Amino acid sequence: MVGGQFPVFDLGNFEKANAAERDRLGAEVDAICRSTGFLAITNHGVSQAVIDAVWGKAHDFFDLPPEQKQKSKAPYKGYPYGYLGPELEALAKSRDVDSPPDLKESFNGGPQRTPNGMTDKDALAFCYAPTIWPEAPEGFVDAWKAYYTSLEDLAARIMRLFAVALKLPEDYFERFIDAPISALRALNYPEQTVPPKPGQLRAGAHTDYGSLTILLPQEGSKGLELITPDGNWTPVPPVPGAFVINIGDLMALWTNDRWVSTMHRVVNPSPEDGGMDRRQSLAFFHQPNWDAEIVCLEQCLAPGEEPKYQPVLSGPYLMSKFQSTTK
Ligand SMILES: O=C(O)CCC(=O)C(=O)O
Ligand SMILES: [Fe+2]
Repeated sequence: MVGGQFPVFDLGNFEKANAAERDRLGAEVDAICRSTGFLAITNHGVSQAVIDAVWGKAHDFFDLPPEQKQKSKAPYKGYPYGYLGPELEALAKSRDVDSPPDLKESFNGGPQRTPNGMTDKDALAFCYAPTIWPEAPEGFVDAWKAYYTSLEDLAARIMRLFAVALKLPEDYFERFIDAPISALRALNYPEQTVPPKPGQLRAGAHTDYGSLTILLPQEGSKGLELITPDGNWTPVPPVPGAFVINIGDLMALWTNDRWVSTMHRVVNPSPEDGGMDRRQSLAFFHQPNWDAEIVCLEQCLAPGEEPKYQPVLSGPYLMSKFQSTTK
Protein backbone atom coordinates (compact mmCIF):
# COMPACT_ATOMS: atom_id res chain seq x y z
CA MET A 1 0.00 0.00 0.00
CA VAL A 2 1.20 3.53 -0.67
CA GLY A 3 3.36 4.53 2.29
CA GLY A 4 1.97 1.59 4.27
CA GLN A 5 -1.20 3.62 4.91
CA PHE A 6 -4.58 3.11 3.35
CA PRO A 7 -4.74 5.91 0.77
CA VAL A 8 -7.38 8.61 1.20
CA PHE A 9 -8.15 10.88 -1.75
CA ASP A 10 -10.01 14.21 -1.61
CA LEU A 11 -12.14 14.28 -4.78
CA GLY A 12 -13.58 17.76 -4.29
CA ASN A 13 -10.07 19.15 -3.96
CA PHE A 14 -9.01 17.43 -7.20
CA GLU A 15 -12.00 18.81 -9.07
CA LYS A 16 -11.29 22.40 -8.16
CA ALA A 17 -7.51 22.20 -8.65
CA ASN A 18 -5.66 23.78 -11.59
CA ALA A 19 -4.32 21.64 -14.43
CA ALA A 20 -0.82 21.16 -12.97
CA GLU A 21 -2.19 20.18 -9.58
CA ARG A 22 -4.68 17.78 -11.19
CA ASP A 23 -1.82 16.09 -13.03
CA ARG A 24 0.07 15.75 -9.75
CA LEU A 25 -2.97 14.29 -7.98
CA GLY A 26 -3.64 12.05 -10.99
CA ALA A 27 -0.12 10.66 -10.66
CA GLU A 28 -0.90 9.78 -7.02
CA VAL A 29 -3.96 7.84 -8.13
CA ASP A 30 -1.93 6.12 -10.85
CA ALA A 31 0.54 4.95 -8.17
CA ILE A 32 -2.31 3.63 -5.99
CA CYS A 33 -3.96 1.81 -8.89
CA ARG A 34 -0.65 0.23 -9.85
CA SER A 35 -0.14 -1.14 -6.35
CA THR A 36 -3.53 -2.17 -4.88
CA GLY A 37 -6.31 -0.38 -6.75
CA PHE A 38 -8.07 0.40 -3.44
CA LEU A 39 -8.51 3.89 -2.01
CA ALA A 40 -10.93 5.88 0.12
CA ILE A 41 -12.65 8.89 -1.45
CA THR A 42 -13.56 11.83 0.78
CA ASN A 43 -15.25 15.13 -0.09
CA HIS A 44 -17.32 13.15 -2.61
CA GLY A 45 -20.39 15.40 -2.57
CA VAL A 46 -22.97 12.63 -2.12
CA SER A 47 -25.68 13.88 0.23
CA GLN A 48 -25.61 12.34 3.69
CA ALA A 49 -29.43 12.30 3.68
CA VAL A 50 -29.41 10.15 0.53
CA ILE A 51 -26.88 7.77 2.11
CA ASP A 52 -28.73 7.54 5.43
CA ALA A 53 -32.06 6.90 3.71
CA VAL A 54 -30.91 3.92 1.60
CA TRP A 55 -28.86 2.55 4.47
CA GLY A 56 -31.87 2.58 6.81
CA LYS A 57 -34.25 1.11 4.22
CA ALA A 58 -31.80 -1.69 3.40
CA HIS A 59 -31.42 -2.44 7.10
CA ASP A 60 -35.20 -2.57 7.56
CA PHE A 61 -35.57 -4.78 4.49
CA PHE A 62 -33.07 -7.33 5.81
CA ASP A 63 -34.88 -7.30 9.18
CA LEU A 64 -38.10 -8.56 7.55
CA PRO A 65 -39.09 -12.21 8.00
CA PRO A 66 -37.61 -14.50 5.31
CA GLU A 67 -41.00 -15.19 3.68
CA GLN A 68 -41.51 -11.51 3.11
CA LYS A 69 -38.05 -10.99 1.63
CA GLN A 70 -38.61 -13.97 -0.66
CA LYS A 71 -41.52 -12.14 -2.29
CA SER A 72 -38.96 -10.01 -4.15
CA LYS A 73 -36.58 -12.85 -4.88
CA ALA A 74 -34.77 -13.23 -8.19
CA PRO A 75 -37.10 -15.56 -10.13
CA TYR A 76 -34.44 -17.99 -11.32
CA LYS A 77 -30.75 -18.82 -10.93
CA GLY A 78 -28.58 -16.32 -12.75
CA TYR A 79 -31.27 -13.58 -12.70
CA PRO A 80 -29.36 -10.51 -11.57
CA TYR A 81 -31.88 -8.42 -9.64
CA GLY A 82 -34.14 -8.62 -6.63
CA TYR A 83 -33.49 -10.47 -3.41
CA LEU A 84 -30.77 -13.09 -3.39
CA GLY A 85 -31.27 -15.15 -0.23
CA PRO A 86 -28.63 -16.63 2.07
CA GLU A 87 -26.01 -18.92 0.61
CA LEU A 88 -26.96 -18.59 -3.08
CA GLU A 89 -23.74 -17.13 -4.45
CA ALA A 90 -20.07 -18.07 -4.18
CA LEU A 91 -17.90 -15.22 -5.46
CA ALA A 92 -14.79 -17.44 -5.52
CA LYS A 93 -16.43 -19.37 -8.39
CA SER A 94 -15.95 -16.31 -10.62
CA ARG A 95 -12.26 -17.31 -10.53
CA ASP A 96 -13.03 -21.00 -11.11
CA VAL A 97 -12.35 -21.80 -7.46
CA ASP A 98 -14.90 -24.19 -6.03
CA SER A 99 -16.11 -23.03 -2.64
CA PRO A 100 -19.10 -23.27 -0.31
CA PRO A 101 -21.62 -20.44 -0.78
CA ASP A 102 -20.95 -17.03 0.75
CA LEU A 103 -22.56 -16.28 4.14
CA LYS A 104 -24.61 -13.33 3.00
CA GLU A 105 -27.87 -12.19 1.49
CA SER A 106 -28.32 -9.26 -0.87
CA PHE A 107 -30.77 -7.05 -2.68
CA ASN A 108 -29.77 -6.04 -6.18
CA GLY A 109 -31.02 -3.39 -8.57
CA GLY A 110 -30.08 -2.54 -12.14
CA PRO A 111 -30.12 0.44 -14.50
CA GLN A 112 -33.08 2.75 -14.16
CA ARG A 113 -33.83 2.97 -17.86
CA THR A 114 -33.27 0.97 -21.04
CA PRO A 115 -31.65 3.02 -23.83
CA ASN A 116 -33.86 3.72 -26.85
CA GLY A 117 -33.30 1.24 -29.61
CA MET A 118 -31.72 -1.44 -27.40
CA THR A 119 -32.57 -4.74 -29.06
CA ASP A 120 -29.81 -7.08 -27.89
CA LYS A 121 -31.62 -10.12 -26.48
CA ASP A 122 -29.02 -10.89 -23.81
CA ALA A 123 -28.89 -7.26 -22.70
CA LEU A 124 -32.68 -7.10 -22.39
CA ALA A 125 -32.90 -10.44 -20.57
CA PHE A 126 -29.96 -9.77 -18.26
CA CYS A 127 -28.85 -6.26 -17.40
CA TYR A 128 -32.07 -4.54 -18.43
CA ALA A 129 -34.23 -7.17 -16.72
CA PRO A 130 -36.66 -5.60 -14.26
CA THR A 131 -35.61 -5.17 -10.66
CA ILE A 132 -38.05 -7.12 -8.48
CA TRP A 133 -38.88 -4.44 -5.93
CA PRO A 134 -39.97 -5.28 -2.38
CA GLU A 135 -43.33 -4.00 -1.13
CA ALA A 136 -41.80 -3.13 2.24
CA PRO A 137 -40.33 -1.15 3.84
CA GLU A 138 -42.22 1.87 2.59
CA GLY A 139 -39.98 4.32 0.74
CA PHE A 140 -37.41 1.65 -0.18
CA VAL A 141 -37.66 2.22 -3.94
CA ASP A 142 -37.33 6.01 -3.77
CA ALA A 143 -34.36 5.82 -1.40
CA TRP A 144 -32.71 3.19 -3.61
CA LYS A 145 -33.15 5.19 -6.81
CA ALA A 146 -31.82 8.39 -5.24
CA TYR A 147 -28.68 6.62 -4.05
CA TYR A 148 -28.21 4.81 -7.37
CA THR A 149 -28.45 8.11 -9.27
CA SER A 150 -25.96 9.82 -6.95
CA LEU A 151 -23.47 6.99 -7.25
CA GLU A 152 -23.74 6.78 -11.03
CA ASP A 153 -22.78 10.44 -11.08
CA LEU A 154 -19.94 9.91 -8.60
CA ALA A 155 -18.62 7.00 -10.67
CA ALA A 156 -18.53 9.17 -13.80
CA ARG A 157 -16.54 11.80 -11.86
CA ILE A 158 -14.09 9.14 -10.69
CA MET A 159 -13.69 7.94 -14.29
CA ARG A 160 -12.59 11.50 -15.15
CA LEU A 161 -10.03 11.29 -12.37
CA PHE A 162 -8.88 7.94 -13.78
CA ALA A 163 -8.51 9.48 -17.25
CA VAL A 164 -6.24 12.19 -15.78
CA ALA A 165 -4.32 9.52 -13.86
CA LEU A 166 -3.70 7.69 -17.14
CA LYS A 167 -2.71 10.94 -18.91
CA LEU A 168 -5.71 10.66 -21.24
CA PRO A 169 -8.08 13.49 -22.14
CA GLU A 170 -10.30 13.99 -19.10
CA ASP A 171 -13.45 12.94 -20.99
CA TYR A 172 -11.79 9.91 -22.59
CA PHE A 173 -14.01 7.31 -20.93
CA GLU A 174 -17.27 9.21 -21.44
CA ARG A 175 -18.30 7.48 -24.67
CA PHE A 176 -17.94 4.10 -22.97
CA ILE A 177 -20.08 5.07 -20.00
CA ASP A 178 -22.95 7.12 -21.38
CA ALA A 179 -25.41 4.23 -21.06
CA PRO A 180 -23.85 2.37 -18.15
CA ILE A 181 -25.21 -0.96 -16.91
CA SER A 182 -24.16 -0.47 -13.30
CA ALA A 183 -25.76 -2.43 -10.48
CA LEU A 184 -26.33 -1.53 -6.86
CA ARG A 185 -26.18 -4.24 -4.26
CA ALA A 186 -27.17 -3.96 -0.61
CA LEU A 187 -25.42 -6.68 1.35
CA ASN A 188 -26.24 -8.18 4.70
CA TYR A 189 -23.91 -10.63 6.37
CA PRO A 190 -26.14 -12.12 9.05
CA GLU A 191 -25.10 -12.81 12.57
CA GLN A 192 -23.24 -16.14 12.51
CA THR A 193 -24.83 -18.51 14.97
CA VAL A 194 -23.41 -21.72 13.53
CA PRO A 195 -19.77 -22.29 12.58
CA PRO A 196 -18.99 -21.77 8.88
CA LYS A 197 -18.21 -24.80 6.72
CA PRO A 198 -14.52 -25.32 5.92
CA GLY A 199 -13.48 -22.61 3.48
CA GLN A 200 -16.77 -20.74 3.82
CA LEU A 201 -16.46 -16.93 4.05
CA ARG A 202 -18.83 -13.99 4.09
CA ALA A 203 -17.57 -13.22 0.56
CA GLY A 204 -15.03 -15.50 -1.09
CA ALA A 205 -11.88 -14.09 -2.72
CA HIS A 206 -12.73 -12.42 -6.00
CA THR A 207 -12.02 -9.44 -8.22
CA ASP A 208 -14.84 -7.15 -9.32
CA TYR A 209 -15.91 -7.39 -12.93
CA GLY A 210 -16.48 -3.82 -14.06
CA SER A 211 -14.67 -0.51 -14.22
CA LEU A 212 -14.88 0.48 -10.56
CA THR A 213 -16.77 -0.39 -7.39
CA ILE A 214 -17.91 2.19 -4.85
CA LEU A 215 -18.30 0.50 -1.53
CA LEU A 216 -19.87 1.78 1.65
CA PRO A 217 -19.05 -0.61 4.48
CA GLN A 218 -20.84 -0.32 7.79
CA GLU A 219 -19.19 2.27 9.97
CA GLY A 220 -16.56 0.67 12.18
CA SER A 221 -17.04 -2.74 10.57
CA LYS A 222 -14.28 -5.22 9.96
CA GLY A 223 -13.85 -8.13 7.64
CA LEU A 224 -13.07 -6.67 4.23
CA GLU A 225 -9.55 -7.64 3.17
CA LEU A 226 -7.43 -7.17 0.07
CA ILE A 227 -4.32 -8.87 -1.22
CA THR A 228 -1.26 -6.62 -1.15
CA PRO A 229 1.29 -6.73 -4.00
CA ASP A 230 3.48 -9.01 -1.83
CA GLY A 231 0.62 -11.49 -1.53
CA ASN A 232 -0.63 -10.91 2.03
CA TRP A 233 -4.24 -10.43 3.08
CA THR A 234 -4.62 -7.11 4.83
CA PRO A 235 -7.72 -5.38 6.26
CA VAL A 236 -9.34 -2.47 4.45
CA PRO A 237 -9.99 0.00 7.27
CA PRO A 238 -13.32 1.81 7.33
CA VAL A 239 -12.69 5.53 6.80
CA PRO A 240 -15.45 7.66 8.36
CA GLY A 241 -17.35 9.75 5.83
CA ALA A 242 -15.59 8.14 2.88
CA PHE A 243 -16.42 5.65 0.18
CA VAL A 244 -14.02 2.82 -0.53
CA ILE A 245 -13.21 2.58 -4.22
CA ASN A 246 -11.67 -0.36 -5.96
CA ILE A 247 -11.02 -0.87 -9.61
CA GLY A 248 -12.37 -3.87 -11.47
CA ASP A 249 -11.27 -6.23 -14.23
CA LEU A 250 -12.08 -3.83 -17.06
CA MET A 251 -9.61 -1.21 -15.81
CA ALA A 252 -6.92 -3.91 -15.65
CA LEU A 253 -7.79 -4.92 -19.19
CA TRP A 254 -7.81 -1.33 -20.44
CA THR A 255 -4.38 -0.73 -18.89
CA ASN A 256 -2.79 -4.10 -19.80
CA ASP A 257 -2.46 -4.87 -16.06
CA ARG A 258 -0.64 -1.63 -15.27
CA TRP A 259 -3.57 -1.16 -12.89
CA VAL A 260 -4.57 -4.12 -10.77
CA SER A 261 -8.04 -5.50 -10.24
CA THR A 262 -7.14 -6.58 -6.76
CA MET A 263 -8.49 -9.70 -5.17
CA HIS A 264 -10.53 -9.06 -2.03
CA ARG A 265 -12.82 -10.96 0.32
CA VAL A 266 -14.94 -10.57 3.44
CA VAL A 267 -13.83 -12.83 6.27
CA ASN A 268 -15.91 -14.19 9.13
CA PRO A 269 -15.86 -12.21 12.35
CA SER A 270 -13.48 -13.52 15.00
CA PRO A 271 -14.75 -14.12 18.56
CA GLU A 272 -12.58 -11.25 19.88
CA ASP A 273 -14.21 -8.89 17.40
CA GLY A 274 -17.77 -9.43 18.49
CA GLY A 275 -17.95 -13.00 17.25
CA MET A 276 -21.14 -13.38 15.38
CA ASP A 277 -21.80 -9.76 14.51
CA ARG A 278 -24.03 -8.85 11.61
CA ARG A 279 -22.41 -6.67 8.95
CA GLN A 280 -23.99 -4.49 6.29
CA SER A 281 -22.57 -2.81 3.19
CA LEU A 282 -23.61 -1.17 -0.06
CA ALA A 283 -21.69 -1.93 -3.24
CA PHE A 284 -22.19 0.05 -6.44
CA PHE A 285 -20.65 -1.77 -9.38
CA HIS A 286 -19.99 0.73 -12.14
CA GLN A 287 -20.10 -1.01 -15.51
CA PRO A 288 -19.55 0.55 -18.95
CA ASN A 289 -22.27 0.38 -21.64
CA TRP A 290 -23.46 -3.07 -22.64
CA ASP A 291 -21.69 -2.93 -26.00
CA ALA A 292 -18.61 -0.95 -24.92
CA GLU A 293 -15.58 -2.71 -26.35
CA ILE A 294 -12.73 -2.66 -23.86
CA VAL A 295 -9.47 -2.68 -25.79
CA CYS A 296 -6.03 -2.21 -24.29
CA LEU A 297 -5.04 1.48 -24.28
CA GLU A 298 -2.09 2.27 -26.53
CA GLN A 299 -0.72 4.54 -23.80
CA CYS A 300 -0.29 1.46 -21.62
CA LEU A 301 1.84 -0.45 -24.13
CA ALA A 302 5.60 0.01 -24.37
CA PRO A 303 6.92 0.21 -27.97
CA GLY A 304 6.61 -3.28 -29.46
CA GLU A 305 4.61 -4.63 -26.52
CA GLU A 306 1.50 -6.70 -27.30
CA PRO A 307 -1.77 -6.52 -25.32
CA LYS A 308 -2.05 -9.39 -22.83
CA TYR A 309 -5.79 -9.83 -23.33
CA GLN A 310 -8.26 -10.03 -26.16
CA PRO A 311 -10.78 -7.17 -26.17
CA VAL A 312 -14.03 -7.87 -24.31
CA LEU A 313 -17.52 -6.45 -24.46
CA SER A 314 -18.59 -4.99 -21.14
CA GLY A 315 -22.09 -6.51 -20.90
CA PRO A 316 -21.38 -10.08 -22.02
CA TYR A 317 -18.28 -10.14 -19.77
CA LEU A 318 -20.32 -9.09 -16.75
CA MET A 319 -23.05 -11.59 -17.55
CA SER A 320 -20.70 -14.55 -17.84
CA LYS A 321 -18.90 -13.64 -14.60
CA PHE A 322 -22.12 -13.13 -12.65
CA GLN A 323 -23.66 -16.34 -13.89
CA SER A 324 -20.59 -18.36 -12.94
CA THR A 325 -21.13 -17.49 -9.26
CA THR A 326 -24.74 -18.61 -8.88
CA LYS A 327 -24.46 -22.09 -10.40
O1 LIG B 1 -19.25 -6.11 1.69
C1 LIG B 1 -18.12 -5.74 1.40
O2 LIG B 1 -17.47 -5.02 2.17
C2 LIG B 1 -17.47 -6.14 0.08
C3 LIG B 1 -18.33 -6.92 -0.86
C4 LIG B 1 -17.70 -7.22 -2.17
O3 LIG B 1 -16.50 -7.17 -2.35
C5 LIG B 1 -18.54 -7.58 -3.34
O4 LIG B 1 -19.74 -7.85 -3.14
O5 LIG B 1 -18.03 -7.57 -4.47
FE1 LIG C 1 -16.03 -7.19 -4.51
